[in-house]
Amino acid sequence: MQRVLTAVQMREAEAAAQEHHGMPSGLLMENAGRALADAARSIAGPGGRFTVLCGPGNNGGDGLVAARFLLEGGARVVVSLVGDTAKLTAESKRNLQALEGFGESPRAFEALPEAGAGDVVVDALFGTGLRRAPEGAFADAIGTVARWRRAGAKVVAADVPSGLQSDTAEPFPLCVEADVTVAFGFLKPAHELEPGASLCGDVRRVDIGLGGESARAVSGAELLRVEEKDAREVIPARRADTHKGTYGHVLVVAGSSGKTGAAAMVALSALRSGAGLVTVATRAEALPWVMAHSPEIMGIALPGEGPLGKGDLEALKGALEGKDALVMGPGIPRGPETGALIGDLLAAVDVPAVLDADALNAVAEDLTVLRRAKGPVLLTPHPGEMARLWGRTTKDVQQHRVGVALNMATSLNVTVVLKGSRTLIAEPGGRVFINPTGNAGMATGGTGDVLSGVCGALLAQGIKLPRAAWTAVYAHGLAGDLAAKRRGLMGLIATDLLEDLGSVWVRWGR
Ligand SMILES: NC(=O)C1=CN([C@@H]2O[C@H](COP(=O)(O)OP(=O)(O)OC[C@H]3O[C@@H](n4cnc5c(N)ncnc54)[C@H](O)[C@@H]3O)[C@@H](O)[C@H]2O)[C@@H](O)CC1
Ligand SMILES: [K+]
Repeated sequence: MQRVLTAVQMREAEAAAQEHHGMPSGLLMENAGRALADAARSIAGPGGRFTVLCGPGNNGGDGLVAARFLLEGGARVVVSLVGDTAKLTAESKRNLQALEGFGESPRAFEALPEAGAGDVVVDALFGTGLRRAPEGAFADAIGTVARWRRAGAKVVAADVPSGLQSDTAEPFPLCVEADVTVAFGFLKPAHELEPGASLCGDVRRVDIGLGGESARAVSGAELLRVEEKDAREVIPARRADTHKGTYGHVLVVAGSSGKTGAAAMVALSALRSGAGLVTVATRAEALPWVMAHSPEIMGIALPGEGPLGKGDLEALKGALEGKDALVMGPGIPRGPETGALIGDLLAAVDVPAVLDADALNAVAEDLTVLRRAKGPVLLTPHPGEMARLWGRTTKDVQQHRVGVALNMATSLNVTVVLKGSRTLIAEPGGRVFINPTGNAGMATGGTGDVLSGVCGALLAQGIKLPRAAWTAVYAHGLAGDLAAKRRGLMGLIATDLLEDLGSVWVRWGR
């Protein structure tokens, strides 16, 4: 699993590299600048010119080193130092002298030649040290970079595009849009989370000498990027001497008249994700329609009618007997008592439970019902549902995705999957995982139902939270990526994922 570090953690990693390996910071900068020059060369057109824009901090120092390597390679290079040169860091000053030794002095920004097709702009204005919105000369420089890019120049950003906040992935109104971003040592949230990730272009992480040892010295809340190898290791291979009872029985409480497809998609997705048996519990009028989707689905009719409420408690407790996981929510008839019913049910049984869709909207009215849960609980909100759970707007949720998911997970002692581009998985112990798979084609009705089915199936097979959650999210996104290859982003629909989940398991040797 790859670690994703905040600016403070990056400084800790640097200090640890000095302590453990005696790595001088000048050498880290030398390595960073050299990698930056390599990346710039890789996207330049034949005979193109390199325009290197350097800010006052160490990010600017990386730019000065890159300029020196480009010059040494015989390229045409122009350099500008933006802002107050008296504020240069000691390391940057040394590199400025070295650059001048190679015969190149920084020019006034206004004196730089225009850049266009074939040229490369190296953005080394700000990195992890950006503190506020760029103004004045910096704002002009960022605006000019955008103009040059429109004219055909390529932009390579040192560490983080300038104007993008490294820890939150939020851009200030003026922010560089890069074609390539060279991430030094570790990925940062800005590379992994939206909207930052889109502004980074192609992210290339490079080793600069921070070392694995120093990474272990890093403290604080950590973000981890899930990789395919992490996910595939979680699911055990199926042995020959097993039967359907080995792989767990999922109870799906979902569906209602007009929303029977939601229940069927959860059930089929659980079946396609290795669950031994799947039973859907739903109102009598909806049940035949759910079951008609597929002969593998079993059903239990919930007596009574209308919204789910306290009167359904005994029937649901009965339905949960002998089950290994519960998925509740997609398409359920919700009423004033549904939240209390969910609280009572979770307090009465200890099977792992996935709450999705209208189950989330129901508990949003009183989140404390979740504190009574006996078994492990997984919440899978999309940003709109999270906004209801948190009592804020969807925009607020999207601006603070890491904080919101983490806060909900730690305060309620549940695992939270916050869906959206780069789905986040937050665990009660305080770790946050970032999922890299999935695509915009999955923004279509029913893909969430498929995800909750995968989660339920992995839980029923005995995989614990949060591993079951991030494995399910990774596999679901990968299925979406495979489906998009067949159907296109526009043509993809949720049931395509059911087919492509199979391809994921085949890829993983399962
Ligand atoms: N941590 C590490 O291990 C390494 C860091 N390196 C580089 O160092 C960078 C971080 O360096 P710094 O901490 O010096 O930070 P930056 O170079 O990102 O910028 C900080 C400087 O800009 C000023 N500043 C911040 N926001 C401003 C604004 N809106 N307007 C005007 N001035 C503003 C600050 O006062 C400070 O002088 C990394 O992104 C990376 O590029 C590399 O040299 C290699 C090693
Ligand atoms: K930068």
